[in-house]
Amino acid sequence: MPQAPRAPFGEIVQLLSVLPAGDEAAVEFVRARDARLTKPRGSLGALEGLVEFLARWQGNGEPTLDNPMVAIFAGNHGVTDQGVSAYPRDVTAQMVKNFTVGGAAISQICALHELNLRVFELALELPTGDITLEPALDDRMCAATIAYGMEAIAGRPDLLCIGEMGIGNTTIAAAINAALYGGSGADWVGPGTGLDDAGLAHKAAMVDRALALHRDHLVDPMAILARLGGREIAAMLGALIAARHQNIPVIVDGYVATAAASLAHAVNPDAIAHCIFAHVSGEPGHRRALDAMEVRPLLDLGMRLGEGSGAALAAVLAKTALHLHNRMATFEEAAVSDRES
Ligand SMILES: O=C(O)c1ccc[n+]([C@@H]2O[C@H](COP(=O)([O-])O)[C@@H](O)[C@H]2O)c1
Ligand SMILES: Cc1cc2nc[nH]c2cc1C
Repeated sequence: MPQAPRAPFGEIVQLLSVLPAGDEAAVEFVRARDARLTKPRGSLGALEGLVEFLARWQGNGEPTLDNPMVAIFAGNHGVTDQGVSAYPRDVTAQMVKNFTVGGAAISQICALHELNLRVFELALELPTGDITLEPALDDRMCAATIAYGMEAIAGRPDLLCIGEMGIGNTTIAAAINAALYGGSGADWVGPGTGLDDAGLAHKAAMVDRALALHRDHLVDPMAILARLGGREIAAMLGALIAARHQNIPVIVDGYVATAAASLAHAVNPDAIAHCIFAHVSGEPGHRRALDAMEVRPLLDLGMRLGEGSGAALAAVLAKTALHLHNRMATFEEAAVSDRES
């Protein structure tokens, strides 16, 4: 996609373009220990890859998971005026409260598995513009929201799980995907929180209306984000960029969080190398978006909740993988005979 880093996005595009590489020496260090653990080589499959992933992107042959964080970015969307969700817009703020008092699925996953949960509210009282009628955000607000998302890692997590909450945002993710990858609304919409067939057809028509309205302006990934937007999607993009520059591996949640990664990927495919895609959501467009980036999801559990729930479960697997890597005995320690060649 042609790059046109217009004024407020210049630094952001620069940060997406000049990226630190992964630490292959750290990966070799992990592999050397893995080869000595009391198991046939490779027998922990993707769990071994998770430890290598942590080492590569933390830049540490002895990776840690002492401070893993699930960050939920919450935003509201003007397009909900068009009746594109099964739930009212107020649910965004109500669920934010539920996250913090412990009643949400993500709250309990985090409590059970000792993951830090932080919620970043993005002007919930100020929904973005209705994309069927106007731009979601102006360029300056969009760039400022990306910058705000970069601050999410201020607590220096050693793993960042990215999730979101925002009634209407599966419509926004569908519009972004159509703008990035082509196709019409019907190719990218799904039931979201639970639309019936008639609701789905209407949602596709609303995406098509937005694409037609903004057609001449969807010239690069940052323009696509500003026009079709979502404050939480902008902030997730910022968090993902900052994490790369601060040696923090990222786990991306579902359909909506993946749209933020797709925007980064559209600027520079290498910009998502430090990301694992936790799962393939039940939202049908998610698999297509992952395929478009040629990335494979870790899990396929039929989940379509959002709020970081899939990413948190992937983090649980990463914690397990690292625990095994650190605590299993070597062949020597356990007096188990190693392979003959
Ligand atoms: O990320 C996903 O895979 C996903 C799939 C379906 C729904 N959601 C969540 O549901 C909300 C958006 O759904 P909707 O129907 O209001 O567009 C938002 O809060 C998302 O976190 C999330
Ligand atoms: C209740 C509810 C919880 C959610 N969590 C993430 N998105 C959500 C959407 C709804 C409607």
